[in-house]
This record gives sequence, C-alpha cells and structure tokens, in this order.
Amino acid sequence: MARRDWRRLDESDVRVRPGKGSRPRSKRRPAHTDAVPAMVVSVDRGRWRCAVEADPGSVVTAMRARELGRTPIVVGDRVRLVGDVSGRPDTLARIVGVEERDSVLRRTADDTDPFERVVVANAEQLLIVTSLADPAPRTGFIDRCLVACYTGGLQPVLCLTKADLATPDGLLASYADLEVPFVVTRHDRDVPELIDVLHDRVSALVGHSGVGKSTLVNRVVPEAGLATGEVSAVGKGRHTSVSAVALPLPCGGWVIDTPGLRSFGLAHVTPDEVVAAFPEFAEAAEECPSNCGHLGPPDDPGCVLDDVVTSGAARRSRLVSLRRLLASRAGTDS
Ligand SMILES: Nc1nc2c(ncn2[C@@H]2O[C@H](COP(=O)(O)OP(=O)(O)OP(=O)(O)O)[C@@H](O)[C@H]2O)c(=O)[nH]1
Ligand SMILES: [Zn+2]
Repeated sequence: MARRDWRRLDESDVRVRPGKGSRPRSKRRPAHTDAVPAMVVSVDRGRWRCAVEADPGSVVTAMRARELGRTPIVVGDRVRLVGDVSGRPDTLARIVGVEERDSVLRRTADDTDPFERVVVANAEQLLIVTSLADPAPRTGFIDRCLVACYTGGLQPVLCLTKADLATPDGLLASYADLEVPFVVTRHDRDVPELIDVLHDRVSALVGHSGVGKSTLVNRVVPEAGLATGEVSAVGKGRHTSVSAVALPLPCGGWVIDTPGLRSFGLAHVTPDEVVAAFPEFAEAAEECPSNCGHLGPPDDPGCVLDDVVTSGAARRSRLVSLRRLLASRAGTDS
C-alpha cells in the first residue's frame, strides 16, 4: 500500500519549533508528561469525546488545547489528554497532542473540490457494506471505496448483505482479481465470519442508505440501538447524526460507523497513488510519460503498463481491474 504518500499529507503532526534562546520560557510548549492516552470516539461542535486507552469504558469530553491551533482531530485519532480526565458530568479535559496517523479515510466534497478532509483516522480496515439486492450493488461506489483504501492505508473488506435475496457470485467475480477479502451476511443468520473480521480491530463502515448497515452494526454492537428500516421516512437524514462515531465491540475492537459518508470525492488522489497499490505495475509506471493517467490508449497512448502484461510479468485482468479503479476515480458514480 502507498503508505508514504498519505503520510506526507497528514496534517496532525504537531511540531515543536526548535527553541530559540530569545524566546521567553513561558512560551515553550509544556511537556505534559502526565498526559493520558485516549482515542476520539465522536466529535460534536468543538468538543471531542475520547475513550481512555487504559479503560475503554471511560469516555471523557475534551476540548482542543490552544497550543494545537486548528489541528484537525477526527474520530479514531489517538490523542493525549490532560486536566480532568475523570469523565464525570460537566468536566472537561484538554487534548494536548495528536499521534501520527496509521491510516486516513479521506474524501473531497466532490471531484471539483480541491480541499480534502479526513473523515476517520487509524481505521485498520474499511468494510464496504453493499447489499446484493434491494438496492442493487453499485460497483462504481465499491471501486471508489477501494481507491480510498489503497491510497489511505486501509485494508478493504467487502461486506455483502441481503444474501437471502440474491447470490454474491457475480459481484465477487468482479473483485476476484483485486483479491479483496469479503464476508457475506443475511439478517436471518448468525454472523460468525463478520465477528471474526471485526474482532480486536478498528474497522470503519461505509454504505449507501438501505444496504443494511444499521442492521449489521446493531447485531455486532447490541447497545448501539441504531434506527433501521426507516429508509423512506420523510426527513430522514436531516436530523440524524451525520458524523462518524466509534462504537466498542463486546468481542474487543471498534466499529466506526460513518452515517454521513455516502459518496467519495477523490479529487485529491493521483493516478500514481492508485498504481502504487499494484506491486507488479508500480515500478514500470515510473517509465510512463509524466502526468500519465495510466488508462492506456486512447487517453494515455504512451502508458507502458500494457508492456508489463505483454512481457508476462502481470495478468491482463489485473491491469483491467487497475484501470477500472483509475476510471472510477474520475467517475461520477458515487
Ligand atoms: N431481506 C433482507 N433485508 C434486510 C437485510 N438486512 C437489512 N434488511 C432490511 O433492509 C432495510 C434497510 O436496513 P438498514 O439496516 O436500516 O439499512 P442502512 O444501511 O442502515 O440504511 P440507513 O439507515 O438509511 O443508512 C430494512 O428494512 C432492513 O430490515 C437482509 O439481510 N435481508
Ligand atoms: Zn502509464
């Protein structure tokens, strides 16, 4: 995965300016040696709810310390807290540091918007929740999620719901060459494979309205109590939560639901970042003309990736899949 690329884009790294002799002592950043490590579980109007690492049951409300300026802090961020970390009502701790992120789920508002934002930090995997029918699967959306995973350092997992209504075979065939792991679920059966996938990991979940994501979350986190089956209710979505929230799994680990995330603008992603997720093509791509989109002729006549296939070093079907992802980056199917 293209780890080096998204690390470069990380904004959360709070740097301490090298001390200048003339600077008054009081201006120095305090050491905060007593800070408590915690993970952000939700964000609401300038307040962060943080689960204390040593005791995930203890959730503390915190503000961002002034010394952090406008450093973005999102769900999944690992932070350091000082002040009142008791979590008692009406107490407020302070976030004084944000750890470097291991992964970032990023999006641009739409493909013409140059400003990306991080939606979830540090998720190890992204469960792409897709129903096999009602609504029908949207491969364009899945492909865009895969691009977000490959360029943000997350492991994608296809989570195919409503298997009582349709077979997963056709859809799985489209993703066989990408070797995307998958689980297949239906609401009238137990979900041991899903528990296996989620156990002890931090997993973000995305999916379109009606695919059964709330049904799934409620099964693995019984206390979550998410509303389900209200797809057609008037005004739905207007007053419901639209930001990500991390929920602790009884079996260990976290699921991060992303109710507001139903499309992925990928304007911030470059073709080279996508190719970097395909080891058999990454090196050859350096021989391509600069600014090659790697789509091949007619868009990119000088692209050398076809030669890799001709030489026998890669399968044609892998290149077809890679180019499908590259095309989805610029596509409109959200
Ligand atoms: N047949 C079938 N229906 C299901 C299954 N899972 C969920 N449903 C139904 O699909 C509808 C949508 O399920 P939800 O869990 O609310 O879907 P959601 O993805 O959370 O949708 P939003 O709440 O709009 O984000 C409900 O009527 C569920 O009862 C399944 O495995 N099979
Ligand atoms: Zn190329």
